[in-house]
Amino acid sequence: MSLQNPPVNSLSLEFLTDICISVEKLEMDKTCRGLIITSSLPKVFSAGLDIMEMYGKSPERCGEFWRAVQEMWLKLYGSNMVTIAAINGSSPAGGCLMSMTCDYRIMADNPRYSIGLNETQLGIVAPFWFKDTMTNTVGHRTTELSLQLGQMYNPAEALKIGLVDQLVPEDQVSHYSHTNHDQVTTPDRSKSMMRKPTIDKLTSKREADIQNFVSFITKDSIQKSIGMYLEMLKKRKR
Ligand SMILES: CCCCCCCCCCCC/C=C/CC(=O)SCCNC(=O)CCNC(=O)[C@H](O)C(C)(C)COP(=O)(O)OP(=O)(O)OC[C@H]1O[C@@H](n2cnc3c(N)ncnc32)[C@H](O)[C@@H]1OP(=O)(O)O
Repeated sequence: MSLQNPPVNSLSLEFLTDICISVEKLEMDKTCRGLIITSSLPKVFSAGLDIMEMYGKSPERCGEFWRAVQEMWLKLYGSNMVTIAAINGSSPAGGCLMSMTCDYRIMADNPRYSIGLNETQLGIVAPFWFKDTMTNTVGHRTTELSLQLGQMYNPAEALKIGLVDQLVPEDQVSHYSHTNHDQVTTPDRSKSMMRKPTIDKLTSKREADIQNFVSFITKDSIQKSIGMYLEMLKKRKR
């Protein structure tokens, strides 16, 4: 599955819906045992959630958006396929979350790229299931430090903390993700045994999580932080 939503593969409601439909189709295809997620765009795996979906939108629309984010996570984290993230560019926040849902992460060894949960930098708090996914990937203490600082990691740092499993030359990410994943076997009961408690936690709190998100994101102070962050993103470009 090659992500293609220019300019930066931000996860809008529409794009999330497309991703969910694609994953569902592959999941039902009995001939398909594995899924490699990568990006068709240069330099960016995914810029994470589309910030415009969280800025100036109605509570109803925000709720619909959040349900789609949850659905993407539930489908990928609970997938019965072998899943590999071929991270061929930067992958902040929701992009990092998406790659952490996979069984194995291969990243391009380019120091200009970064990956991590940077929500704190936007003045927002990473939801509990983002935190749980990271804890399951890199452990409690690293997650605590990482979330408090909104830390982004270059590929070498990400490998060191176990956020990615393998670094490869940039032009070989696709090759390695198709051929070099001996470490990942066909998902069996162990995958669901390890992930089920985390999945059940969100499933049982899904509606409350949507309500929390909507009331948090529509607060004036949070809208102001997001607006300032958007300005910063645009200025940084000039
Ligand atoms: C205590 C109470 C608890 C209650 C709990 C409730 C829970 C609520 C919590 C809410 C949590 C919400 C979770 C959010 C997770 C996210 O994913 S937020 C998104 C975070 N993403 C980012 O910060 C990425 C920002 N982007 C970048 O760093 C860079 O763009 C890039 C490294 C990805 C790519 O760089 P480059 O190639 O140089 O492109 P740019 O010129 O920067 O960007 C091009 C273009 O795209 C726009 N853009 C970039 N990212 C996004 C995005 N995520 N969404 C929308 N748009 C984006 C950027 O502004 C440029 O636009 P223009 O061309 O200037 O118009």
